[in-house]
Amino acid sequence: MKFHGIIERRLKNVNQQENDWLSLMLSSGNMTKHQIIDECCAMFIAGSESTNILLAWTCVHLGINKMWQDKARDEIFEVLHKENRPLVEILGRLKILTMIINETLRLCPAVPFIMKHAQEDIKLGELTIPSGIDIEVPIISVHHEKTIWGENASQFDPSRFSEGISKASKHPMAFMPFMNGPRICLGMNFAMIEAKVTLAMILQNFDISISPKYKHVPVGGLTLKQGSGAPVIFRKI
Ligand code: HEM
Repeated sequence: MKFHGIIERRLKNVNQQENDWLSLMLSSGNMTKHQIIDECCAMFIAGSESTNILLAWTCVHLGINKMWQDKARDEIFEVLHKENRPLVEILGRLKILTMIINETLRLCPAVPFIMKHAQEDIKLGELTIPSGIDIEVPIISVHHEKTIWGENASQFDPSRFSEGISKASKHPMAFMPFMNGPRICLGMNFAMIEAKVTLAMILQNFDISISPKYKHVPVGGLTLKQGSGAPVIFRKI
């Protein structure tokens, strides 16, 4: 990581600060250099691998589900036309692409579970969680639960998101790829913009098919990776 050098350069040129998050931390006056590097590493790790994995899973699903790929491309051509770059202002009009990304995040959440630590005794309905207990929130299990998502819970069906996230399942909070509450993913909106821009540009230019070599072997850890890779074939259209 080159954060140390970047911070040193910024500190030497205090009059030429950028209008960004690093400058905000440097000018706060209450963070040590070590803490700032720590925050940069956390942001770098949280922000890069998760979005890469989301994009790879979406390409895999689009390569397998050609009908949804065609629907997404038709919408992209209608909203953006073939040659236009996807500008942030019009990404909100890509409804089908958003449904596809959400369905990918439901079936293959890039972050499959999250740990929480109870700092004090907490009462959750009938349940009392004593202080000091670690709790796993099994995001992927909630996303695959048939009593919440219906009998086709294990199938790729973006249409379940056609009325929005809160109506996609029997529980309005069941969709939690970025978790919920005060510690919800800081980069959620950025990740969705990144994914939509990238996929819109790919679909404007390429047909995606899944390689015959593909084996569906999701491997869960801190992130949910493609165990045997994500071999997809891009053909120029
Ligand atoms: C598909 C992409 C992503 C997924 C699925 C994802 C998922 C998550 C999840 C589940 C959490 C834990 C929230 C909690 O503990 O309640 C989290 C936290 C976080 N994410 Fe993301 N994330 C993604 C992309 C990003 C990006 C692009 C960034 C930064 C640019 C980012 C920055 C963070 C940060 C800083 C936290 C910690 C927030 C806190 O503790 O207050 N994430 N993310």
